[in-house]
Amino acid sequence: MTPTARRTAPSDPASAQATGTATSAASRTASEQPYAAERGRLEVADLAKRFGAQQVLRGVTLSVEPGSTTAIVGPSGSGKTTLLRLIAGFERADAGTVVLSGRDLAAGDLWVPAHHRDVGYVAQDGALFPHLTVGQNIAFGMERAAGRAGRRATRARVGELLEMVSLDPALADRRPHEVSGGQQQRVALARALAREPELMLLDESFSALDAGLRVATRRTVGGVLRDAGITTVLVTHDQAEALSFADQVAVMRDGRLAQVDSPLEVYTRPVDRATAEFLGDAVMLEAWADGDTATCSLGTVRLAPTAHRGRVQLMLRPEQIRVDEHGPIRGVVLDTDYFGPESTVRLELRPGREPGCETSTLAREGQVIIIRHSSAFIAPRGTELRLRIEGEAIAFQPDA
Ligand SMILES: Nc1ncnc2c1ncn2[C@@H]1O[C@H](COP(=O)(O)OP(=O)(O)OP(=O)(O)O)[C@@H](O)[C@H]1O
Repeated sequence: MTPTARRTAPSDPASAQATGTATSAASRTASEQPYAAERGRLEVADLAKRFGAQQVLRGVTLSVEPGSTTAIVGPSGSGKTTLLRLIAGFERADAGTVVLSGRDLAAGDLWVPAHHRDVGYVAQDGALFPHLTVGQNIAFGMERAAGRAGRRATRARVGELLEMVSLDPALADRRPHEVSGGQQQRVALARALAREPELMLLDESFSALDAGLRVATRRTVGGVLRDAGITTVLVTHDQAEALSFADQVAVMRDGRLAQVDSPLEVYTRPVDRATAEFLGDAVMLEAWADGDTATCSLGTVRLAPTAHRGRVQLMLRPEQIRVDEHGPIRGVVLDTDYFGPESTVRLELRPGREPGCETSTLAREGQVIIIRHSSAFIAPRGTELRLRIEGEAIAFQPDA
C-alpha cells in the first residue's frame, strides 16, 4: 500500500490525548469515507520503538478485526502502553506500519498525528477536565452548530451519550469530582464516543477502580463498544480482565507479542511456559512424551497435539485436576488456601499402591501439586484424596 494519507482531517485545537479522540466521523464527505468493509480494521506490522538505549518494541505485528475487541496483556514494562501510544499517534515508531480502516497512519516517513486519527483514547484516570461539567467534558470538541438550536442539539446528544454508558443524563451538570470513579470512567468513554471514532483505545481504563465497580464498569463499557461496533484495543496487566473482556488476547513479553489468540486458546494452549504462568496458575511436571500421551507423576496423561517427543515439561491448569473418589491418582493434603468462591489445595503425591491407582513411577517422593476446588470443600491436612485429570496437558520443551 502506498504510504499516503487518503484524506485530511480538519485540524482540531484540542489535545487528542486529553479529549480522547480526534476527527468527527460526521465531518467526512462520502468520497472521503474509508471502504465500508475496512472500517475499523486495524493492521499493525513490524512496529519497533526505542527509547534511548532501550529497545521497547521489537517488531510487533497485530491484526484486529473490525468491531472486535483485543486485549494486550503482559508484565509491567513489556511495552503495552508504548504500543497503544504508537497506535494512537502520541508517539512515532522507529519502524513498521499502522493502518486503520485501510488508511495508512504510520508508514515510512508518513505519520498522521493523533488529532488527525479517528481514534478514541480513554486513560486510566479518565483524564476529565476538572473545571468543566460532565456535560461540557463530553461536548468538548464535539462539532456544534452555532446558536440556541445548536446548543439544544449538543445537550440532547450529551444526554444520549450519558444514557449510552448507563449514566443518568442529570449528571451532565455535575463536576467530575462530584461523580464516582466508575462514573468518571464512563464519562471519559462517552467523551471519546462523542466523535464516533473508528477505533477505541483503552489504556488500563479500569485499573483504578475497586474490584466490584471494575467488573461492572468493564461490562458496561464492553457492551457499549460492542453494540456500537467500534473496534477496541484494551491494555491491561490483569490477566482475568483480558480473558473476560476480549475476543482476542495478545500476550506481550519483552517488546514482542508472544501469542495472539482467542482467550480460550491462550489460556488452555499457551505457546510457552512463561505465557502459561503469566495467564494463570500452572502445574508444571517433568514428563516423557510419546505421541498423544505422556507419562508423569500423575500417571499417563493425554496430550494436546504436539511435535515434542521424549523428555518434556508438562503443563496442566489446577482446575484440570479433579477430586474424584474413584480417581486413579493419590495425594495427601498439605494445606488449603480459602478465598471465597474456591480454595487452593496443596497436595503431596503418593505412588499408587492399589489396583486402579496409576500414579506413575516418575512420581518423586514428596512431589507437590496445586489443585483448585469449590470453597465448600475444605479437606483437613493429612487427608488422602483420589484425583483424576480432565482434558489434555500441554507439552513444552524441557527448558522452555
Ligand atoms: N517516553 C519514554 N521515555 C523513555 N522510556 C520510556 C518512555 N515510555 C516508556 N518507556 C520505557 O519503555 C518500557 C516499556 O514501557 P511501557 O509503559 O510501554 O510498558 P507497559 O507494559 O505498559 O508497563 P506497565 O504495565 O507498567 O504500564 C519501560 O521500561 C519504560 O520505562
